[in-house]
Amino acid sequence: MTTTVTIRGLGKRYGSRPVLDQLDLDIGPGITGLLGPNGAGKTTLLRCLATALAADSGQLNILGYDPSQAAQRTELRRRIGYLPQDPGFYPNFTVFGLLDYVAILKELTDRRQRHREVRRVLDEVDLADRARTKVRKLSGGMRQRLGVAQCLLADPKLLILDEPTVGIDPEQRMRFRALISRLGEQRTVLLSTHQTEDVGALCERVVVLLHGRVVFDGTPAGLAGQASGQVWLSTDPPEGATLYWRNADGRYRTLGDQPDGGTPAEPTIEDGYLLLVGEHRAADASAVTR
Ligand SMILES: Nc1ncnc2c1ncn2[C@@H]1O[C@H](COP(=O)(O)OP(=O)(O)OP(=O)(O)O)[C@@H](O)[C@H]1O
Repeated sequence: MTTTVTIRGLGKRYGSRPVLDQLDLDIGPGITGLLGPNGAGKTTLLRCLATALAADSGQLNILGYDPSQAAQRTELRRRIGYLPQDPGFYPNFTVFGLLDYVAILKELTDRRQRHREVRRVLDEVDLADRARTKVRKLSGGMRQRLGVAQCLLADPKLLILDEPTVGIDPEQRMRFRALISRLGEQRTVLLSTHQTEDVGALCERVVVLLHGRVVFDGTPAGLAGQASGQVWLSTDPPEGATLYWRNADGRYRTLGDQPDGGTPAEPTIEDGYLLLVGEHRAADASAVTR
């Protein structure tokens, strides 16, 4: 695999609490999904990669640059696109004005070239007809596409997207998926999300983070496979099970041991993820009580 990002022994603490714990990971071209429960360290990892946060320990190599070196960090910032979880765009800017402003920050100094670049990214995310609209008047989905547009200025080869599909409706999500999958054909895209459907639809690889460590690294089908032989449907509620819920059809879906009257069901990515995280949490709890 060609490697865009190499992470070795990455550590980050807030106070005495480790948030990234000796993390090792290589990321190559295409779309990699990053899953993990709240507080797993996803945003912290993405911020370290986007050079918005310095790690406490370990080494990073991103597009051939070492972000711990000031001069290389500056070069790197010209070459990555980052969509933070909450970009906080200025609401009174127009779409064009905001992108022009970000392009200035990205040191596109020639006005004519810069405007051409702004128009190019607007076309790319299908927002050209909103160029004069104020940011505050955009829908959630349009705002997310604006977020991607600012990432694309100066054509970076690495895109870091932190929960880009939060709060958008199904139609916009489809549109957004089409955009991301197109972008992933030519670049390395690292995408943090809580949406296992997005992972299934977009990612050729998925990494699951828990307590700042990688607990799964493989294909979405491989993550679903973690639940193979452990997903059951039954008409009665399962006795003694901890991971189960009632489906819209009234049947119970149970993860784990076969309940009375349970028939096997095809595992989904969400099943695999829930079981994996549940097993790691149970192992951590028994290690603490031992
Ligand atoms: N600046 C900070 N100061 C102190 N603690 C922080 C800071 N930023 C994050 N944390 C803590 O570090 C842990 C990891 O946070 P992080 O935002 O990286 O997780 P996450 O996996 O992105 O979670 P979510 O899915 O909720 O966005 C959390 O417990 C969070 O409260």
